Amino acid sequence: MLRIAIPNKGTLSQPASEMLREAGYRQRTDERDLTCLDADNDVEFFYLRPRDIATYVDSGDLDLGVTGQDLLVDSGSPVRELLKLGFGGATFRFAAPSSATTLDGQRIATSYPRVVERYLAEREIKAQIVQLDGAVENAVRLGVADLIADVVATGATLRQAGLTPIGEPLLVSEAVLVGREEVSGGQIAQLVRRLQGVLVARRYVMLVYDVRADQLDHACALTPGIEGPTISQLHREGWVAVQAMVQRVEVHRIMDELYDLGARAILVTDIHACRL
Ligand SMILES: Nc1ncnc2c1ncn2[C@@H]1O[C@H](COP(=O)(O)OP(=O)(O)OP(=O)(O)O)[C@@H](O)[C@H]1O
Ligand SMILES: O=P(O)(O)OC[C@H]1O[C@H](OP(=O)(O)OP(=O)(O)O)[C@H](O)[C@@H]1O
Ligand SMILES: [Mg+2]
Repeated sequence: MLRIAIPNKGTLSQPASEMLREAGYRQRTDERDLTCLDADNDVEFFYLRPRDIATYVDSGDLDLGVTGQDLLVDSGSPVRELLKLGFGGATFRFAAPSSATTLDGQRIATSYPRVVERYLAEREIKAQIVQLDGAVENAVRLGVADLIADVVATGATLRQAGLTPIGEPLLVSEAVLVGREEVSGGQIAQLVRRLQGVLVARRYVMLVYDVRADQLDHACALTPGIEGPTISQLHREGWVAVQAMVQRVEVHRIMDELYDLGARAILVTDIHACRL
């Protein structure tokens, strides 16, 4: 049986469970449950703090886990990133009351000490790390640090604390599936394929439309699909129906261009699952 770690709470928890549900796995129905057995898929899920997940996977007690790239770096664990999951996106940045602040000789408050240490060591910057558990934005105001290094999503927390980001992000992070070894068949590969199917189903829609056969080449150039568009005969002389997957973010532009080309009955439908 495959044993998989999922964040029990926090930003990554709900989207991780949602994605696994979409991929056909059973997930807990009560947020207080610590495990969930999916007997049909021969998988057991364990709900853990995302910061601890790499440790469980590295020790071999669990086979796979969902965590954040920044948390993975901070854990110092050698487990591998198997798949980027497309949610939980954030940057990790320094911030201070003034953007002119330099790092040298400063006290930096953070709950990600290894990420910061690595950054400073790579640049031979000497600074003092003040390790805190959370709400690090308060550390400057309260005088225990000169600047902070923390997760920034919308930037609202920084603004509220009167802090300005300094320099480029140390990291750009999103949720990832982690495991110990290269995926090469079997149950883990099947799970990865299912999650990839969810990512594609979220990113793409199915577009179908009718177009005059003499415009077909132009239309196919707009909707090349993955392997190639499906063309079927309409019960009307000189017309064909076309079906192709297109990226969700592009679909309205493509529909407008198809309409201008003379295509009609242009329909978009969601894809619920797929294997490419
Ligand atoms: N707005 C956000 N705030 C915090 N973490 C975020 C945010 N957006 C994405 N993340 C990612 O979520 C992970 C942190 O999750 P974690 O559960 O430890 O913290 P949290 O969501 O802040 O929950 P908690 O309430 O326990 O602090 C990191 O990988 C981080 O990059
Ligand atoms: O850029 P934003 O959209 O404002 O989000 C980022 C903030 O959210 C998180 O804090 P959280 O509320 O989880 O508190 P914590 O510091 O105790 O983890 C994170 O640590 C930042 O403080
Ligand atoms: Mg937090």
